[in-house]
Amino acid sequence: MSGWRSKELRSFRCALAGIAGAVRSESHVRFHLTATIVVAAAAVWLKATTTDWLWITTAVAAVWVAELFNTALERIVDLASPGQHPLAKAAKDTAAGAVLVAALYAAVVGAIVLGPPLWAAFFG
Ligand SMILES: Nc1ncnc2c1ncn2[C@@H]1O[C@H](COP(=O)(O)OP(=O)(O)OP(=O)(O)O)[C@@H](O)[C@H]1O
Repeated sequence: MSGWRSKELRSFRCALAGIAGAVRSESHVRFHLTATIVVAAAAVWLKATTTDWLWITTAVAAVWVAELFNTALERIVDLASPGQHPLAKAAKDTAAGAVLVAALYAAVVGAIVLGPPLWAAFFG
């Protein structure tokens, strides 16, 4: 394998290891993994359209990106500031706020895209 390819492969493996590590160590990330599987299963069951899938995958990706950055930031803060510090608190709370914004966006997208067909499937 050429040097370029093996370097790319190593970077890809490191990225996957980062995601796997976050899933193993963070209960919030495991909750997002479960939610992702449930939402994907519901979208398949409800025969979501291409546009529906675009909204759903955008919302799911937003939550994952925010949560993974939040996890990375928590680790950097713990490394840089093992003791209590107001700036460490502000950094962690702000990153947690980013996850909250992404999660609220995902909830709104889920309610708009999957809400009506779910309602019809159960009560229609
Ligand atoms: N070094 C610190 N200095 C001051 N406050 C901190 C510090 N570390 C954490 N905190 C406060 O405690 C809260 C919880 O921190 P913690 O590191 O347990 O993160 P978390 O959001 O509970 O994530 P997780 O449980 O996934 O590690 C932070 O949001 C912050 O308000």
